[in-house]
Amino acid sequence: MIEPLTIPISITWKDHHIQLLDQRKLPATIEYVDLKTVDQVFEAIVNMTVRGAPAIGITAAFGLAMGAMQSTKDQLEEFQEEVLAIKEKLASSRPTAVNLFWALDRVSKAAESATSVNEAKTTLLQEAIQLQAEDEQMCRDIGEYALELLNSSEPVLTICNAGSIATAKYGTALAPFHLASERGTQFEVYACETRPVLQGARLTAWELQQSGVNVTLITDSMAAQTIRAKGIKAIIVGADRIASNGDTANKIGTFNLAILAKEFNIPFYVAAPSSTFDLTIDSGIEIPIEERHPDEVRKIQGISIAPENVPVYNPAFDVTPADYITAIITEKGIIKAPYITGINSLIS
Ligand SMILES: CSC[C@@H](O)[C@@H](O)C(=O)COP(=O)(O)O
Repeated sequence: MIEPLTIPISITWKDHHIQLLDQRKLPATIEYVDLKTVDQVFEAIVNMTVRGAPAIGITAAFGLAMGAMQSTKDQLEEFQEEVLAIKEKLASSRPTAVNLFWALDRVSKAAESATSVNEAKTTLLQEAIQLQAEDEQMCRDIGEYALELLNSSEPVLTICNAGSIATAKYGTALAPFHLASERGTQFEVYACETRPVLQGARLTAWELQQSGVNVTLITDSMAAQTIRAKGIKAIIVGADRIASNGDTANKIGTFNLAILAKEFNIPFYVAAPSSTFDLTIDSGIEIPIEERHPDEVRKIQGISIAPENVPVYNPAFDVTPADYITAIITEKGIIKAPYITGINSLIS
């Protein structure tokens, strides 16, 4: 029997404001925060109350619509200037995940041809609601394609949280596990803890347990030993931005896993919706890599684990060159090398 996925929804539009599942508090507490101003939306993306490329995009889309609805301008031109300023503010929250810019562009473009302020406000909100609904469907479709490549009797490794709470629902890299679970089949999944912010330990381990998936947590440095000792047969990860040539930015540590996959001769899959492709850039060199606060490395959950002022390098993402990627799984189908050709025909 098919049991629908029971993971909490991370982003909910509540008529006039946004409600977010507070991902910073998981797994200890399931708590929601209400965002009623554009500044609060900006902060929630920066401080990772909401995180994960598609979820950031959806939140920003609702943030733009909410800010526009709160506008008191009655002249269309002045209103549009205000919308542009809100868009620029939200776009400056995090630099790497292209879904943020894609979502803001899509929602603002939809309202460009509006002939009145009221029509523009309605269109902005409708587009944000539509974008969220489409993301859920895209994630389901990604999950179905991923199930064509993965075998539920073989252990799989993942990093970070490319799961339901990082999207509208189901996730990207975790979608096949949730779909299989709904159908009564449990995958065996190894989750890297994903230092420094621990999305793997706090979010993926929790999310997969909620869904009944057979998940085991490891620290990031245990990946090679786990692949050998536990017979990992595939690695699957999400993405924050994929360049035209297939180079893929994802959570820091992803490239390490791709190198291991090559060494152990196992497939390395990237799962992402078309909103994660950036066809304006040729290769991964052009992807901006976010560097976050040093205290994320000096501390774990607020507790110091290093000298207070030790210098830190804290890139939040790395770029895996396309040659290391066995296939990119999208909602439109599975893309294999040569990526330029596949991406152009399927995504653009
Ligand atoms: C479906 S989420 C895909 C990616 O956004 C995910 O793998 C990731 O790297 C998230 O990074 P985060 O810094 O937690 O936003």
